[in-house]
Amino acid sequence: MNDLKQEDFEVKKLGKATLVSPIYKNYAEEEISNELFIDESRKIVYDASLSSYKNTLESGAEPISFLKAGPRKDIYFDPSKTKAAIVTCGGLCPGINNVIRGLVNGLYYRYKVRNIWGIQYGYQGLIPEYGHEMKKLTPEVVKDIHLFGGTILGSSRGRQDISAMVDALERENINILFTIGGDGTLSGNHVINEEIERRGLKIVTAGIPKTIDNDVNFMTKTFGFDTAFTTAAAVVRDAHNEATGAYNGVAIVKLMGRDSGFIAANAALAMPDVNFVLVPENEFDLHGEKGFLAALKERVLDRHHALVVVAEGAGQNLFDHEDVKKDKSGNIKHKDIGVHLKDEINKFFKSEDIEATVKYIDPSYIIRSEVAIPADSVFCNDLALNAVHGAMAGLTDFVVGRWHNQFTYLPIPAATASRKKIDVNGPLWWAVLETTGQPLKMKDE
Ligand SMILES: Nc1ncnc2c1ncn2[C@@H]1O[C@H](COP(=O)(O)OP(=O)(O)OP(=O)(O)O)[C@@H](O)[C@H]1O
Ligand SMILES: O=P(O)(O)OC[C@H]1O[C@](O)(CO)[C@@H](O)[C@@H]1O
Repeated sequence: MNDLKQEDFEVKKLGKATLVSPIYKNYAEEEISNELFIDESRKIVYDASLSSYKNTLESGAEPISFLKAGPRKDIYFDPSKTKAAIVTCGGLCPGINNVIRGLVNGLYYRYKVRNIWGIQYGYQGLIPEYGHEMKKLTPEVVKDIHLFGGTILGSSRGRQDISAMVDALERENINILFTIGGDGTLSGNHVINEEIERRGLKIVTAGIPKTIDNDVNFMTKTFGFDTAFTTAAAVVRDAHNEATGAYNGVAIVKLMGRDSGFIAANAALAMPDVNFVLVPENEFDLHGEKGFLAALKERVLDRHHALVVVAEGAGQNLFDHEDVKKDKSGNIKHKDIGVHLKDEINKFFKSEDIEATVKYIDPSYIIRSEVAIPADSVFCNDLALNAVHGAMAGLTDFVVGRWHNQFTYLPIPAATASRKKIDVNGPLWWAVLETTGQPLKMKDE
C-alpha cells in the first residue's frame, strides 16, 4: 500500500494545478487514504469491507477513486480572479447554513477569494426567468446564520434546463459552483459538469452531500443526521410518555427516511423505550400470525403500552402502487404509512375487543428545520473547508465526505449510483432488534 503512487489511481477530471497556494505551500500532501485498498487489476481504490462498493460496480457506475481531502500545495485558481457561487437544493436539513458559512469563510479567509455569491432557491436561481437575484456573500453576511435552521439561500425541487444553467455560470463568470444537496442535487451537479466539459469551460463543481436520511453511498455520515436523530429522540421520549399515560396506550412516531431507516433506527437506540422500529429495509405484514399487529397485541397485553417508530418509506409493500405520485424532482411520494398504521391499529384493537388509546405523532418537518447540534456544526465546517480546498485545487465533479474517519473526495457518480441502506444482517439492525425486542421478522413466510 505504501508503495502506491498517485499515477496508479484513476483520478477523474483532476484539474491542472498551476499556482502555489500561498498558505499551504509547506503542507505535506498525502493523496491516498491508508484505509482504502487498491484492486491492481482495475486500478481502483476501494474499501475491502464494503458492500456498497459491490452494488456500485453492479449498477454500472464508474470505478471509485477516493482522494484524501484537505489542502493541496498547488492551487488551480488565482484567488484574486476567482468567482465562487453556492446553491442549496432539495429538502431542508440541519446544518445547511453552517456549510454556507464555512464555505464563505474558507474562501474568504483561507484563500482570500472576495467574489462569493449565493444562488437563490436552488437550481431555479440559475434560470433568469425565475427572477431570483444572486446574493453577495461575505463573512459579515454569514456571521450569524449558523444560529438558524433552514437555508438563507432558499431551496427548490424540479428539473431545470442544464444548458441554460451553464449559460448562467458562463454569463456570470463563475469559476467554482458549490452545490449543497442530496442525491438529486449531486446528479444535477454531475450533468452540469458534463456540459461544462463539453464547452471546455474553466469552471469546477463541488458537492457537499446534504440529507438527514444519511443514505449517501460511501459516506459514514452526512451532515445534519446527528441533529436529526437527536431531535427525533426527544420526540420519541415524549411519545413514550403518551403511551404510558393511558392503559393500553400505543404511540406511533413517524420519522423521515424515504429509502433508508437510519433516523428511525438511531432515534430508537438513543431512546430505548421503543418497542418496534419499522424501516424500508425490512418489509413487514400487518396481518397474519407473524404480522406486526399480532406482535403489537402481544406487547400491549403484556405491558399495557407500546411505542412504535416508523420511517416514512417503511411498509410500502402494504399499499397498491397503481397511482404512484411523484414530486417535482421525480422522487416517488410514498403513501402515508404513519396514518395507515394508526387507522389499522385502531381497527385491529376494536375487532379484538381490546380498548386501546392510539396517539400518532409526525414531527418530520420540525426535525429537519432544526439548528445543527455542536457535533454537526463542527462537521459542517470541516466538510465546507475541505470542499473549498478541493475546488481551489481544481478538482471537479467531486463530492466531499467522510469515510472511515477520513475526509474524502469522491467522484459524484460513485456517490449517486445507489443509496446507502441499513444492512438488516449488520450490527445496526441487530442492535435495534436487541434493544426493542421486536421479532426478527414480522412476515408470514
Ligand atoms: N439527474 C438530474 N439531472 C439534473 N437535475 C437533477 C437531476 N436529479 C435531480 N436534479 C435536480 O436537483 C435538484 C434537487 O433534487 P431533489 O429535489 O431530488 O433533492 P435532493 O438533492 O435529492 O435532496 P433531498 O435529499 O432533500 O431529496 C432539483 O432541482 C432536481 O430537479
Ligand atoms: O416534503 P419534501 O420537501 O418533499 O421532503 C421530504 C423528503 O426529504 C427527505 O428528508 C430527504 O431529504 C426524505 O426523507 C423525505 O421524503
